[in-house]
Amino acid sequence: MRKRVYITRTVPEVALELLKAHQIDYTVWTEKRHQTEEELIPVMKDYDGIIVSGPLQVSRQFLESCPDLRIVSMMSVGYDNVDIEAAKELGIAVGNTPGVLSGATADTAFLLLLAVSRKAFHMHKEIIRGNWKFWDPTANLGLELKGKTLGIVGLGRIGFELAQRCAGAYGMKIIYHNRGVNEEAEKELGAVRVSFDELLQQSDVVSVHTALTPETEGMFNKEVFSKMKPTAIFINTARGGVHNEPDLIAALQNGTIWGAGLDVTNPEPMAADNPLLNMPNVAVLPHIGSATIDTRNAMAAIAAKNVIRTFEGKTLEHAVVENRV
Ligand SMILES: NC(=O)C1=CN([C@@H]2O[C@H](COP(=O)(O)OP(=O)(O)OC[C@H]3O[C@@H](n4cnc5c(N)ncnc54)[C@H](OP(=O)(O)O)[C@@H]3O)[C@@H](O)[C@H]2O)C=CC1
Ligand SMILES: O=CC(=O)O
Repeated sequence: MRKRVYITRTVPEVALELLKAHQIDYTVWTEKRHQTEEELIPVMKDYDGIIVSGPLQVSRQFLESCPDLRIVSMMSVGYDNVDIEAAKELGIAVGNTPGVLSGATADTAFLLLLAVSRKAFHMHKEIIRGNWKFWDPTANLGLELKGKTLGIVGLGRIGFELAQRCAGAYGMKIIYHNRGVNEEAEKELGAVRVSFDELLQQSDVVSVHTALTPETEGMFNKEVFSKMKPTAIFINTARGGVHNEPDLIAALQNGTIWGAGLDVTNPEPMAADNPLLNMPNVAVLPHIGSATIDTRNAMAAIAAKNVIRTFEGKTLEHAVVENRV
C-alpha cells in the first residue's frame, strides 16, 4: 500500500516532487493559520509520516494517537516542540534540517546587529511618520562594531557563521560560552571559551544560538541583563523562550542594556502593540532566520528525503531520533 504523509504547511515544490517520485501520497494544509494538535490528532490516523513546518506541539499524546506514524520530519533544525523521549519509546523517527540554514540564519543575526547598532528600523519608521525634518549632527547616533567583542552563547553551526561574519567584517574579538569546547572556532577564529558571567561582562554584543531546552529556557532574565554592559546589544535568533520578555523590556527601558535585535519572540506572532516595537534601539523580525529561496528549498528537500528514507528502511539524512532499520 502507498504511504501517506501529512504536511503541516505549504512547502517548496522540491519536497512534493521528491515524494511523488517515490510514489508517496501527501496532503498539504494550505490555510493561512496553523492547525492545533487537537485538530490534527483525528486526521493523523490515516498517515504514516508528517512533515512539520511551524509551531505544532508534537506531544506524547499526539504521537500515541497516531497508530501508523513512522516519522516526524521537522523542516527546521530546532525540535523543541517535539517530545523526543516519547518518539524514542514509540519507535518513531524524528528528522531535522541542520547545516543548510546556518548561513541564512547567521545573516539574519548580522542584519539585526547592524540594524540595532544604527537604529535602522526606528529611522525607517520615523521617515514614514514624516519626522525627517533636518540634519542634526547630534541626533540619531549609533554604535560602531569595529574591534568590539562578540559574545556567543551556544557557538555551534549558526554561531560559527555569525562569528565568521563579525570577525571578517569588523575584526571583532570572539568569546563564547558552551558546555563543551568548540575546537574549530578556537582554531579558525581565535574564539576564546569563557564562563557565562565573563561573557556577559566582556561582550559588546551578546548573541544567543542555543536550542530551547529546560536549561536555556528564560536564561536571559533580569539578573543576566544586569551583568551586561549598559552599551551592550542583545541578539536572539534562537528561540523566544530563551529570553524573559518582561525582563528584556525593563532592561531596555531603564538603560541596563543599549539595544536588542530579535528574530524570535514569545509568543509568536508578537502582538502589534508590543512595547518593543516602538523602542528606537530595537529591531524585530518575524522569525525569518532561514527564509531565503535557496535555504528553504534545501530544507524542504532534506525533510522529504528523511521521510523517503524512513519508508525505505534506511537511516535518515539528518536524525534526531534514528529510524529503526
Ligand atoms: N531564527 C530562525 O529562523 C532559526 C533559529 N534556529 C535556532 O538556532 C538554534 C541553534 O541551531 P544550530 O546552530 O544549528 O545548533 P547547534 O547544535 O549547532 O549549536 C547550538 C550550540 O549551543 C550550545 N549549547 C547547548 N546548550 C547550551 C547551554 N545550556 N549553554 C551554553 N551553550 C549551549 C551547544 O554546545 P554545547 O553542547 O557544547 O553546549 C552548541 O554548540 C536551533 O536549535 C534553533 O532553535 C535555527 C535555525 C533558524
Ligand atoms: O527556527 C527555525 C529552525 O530551523 O529551527
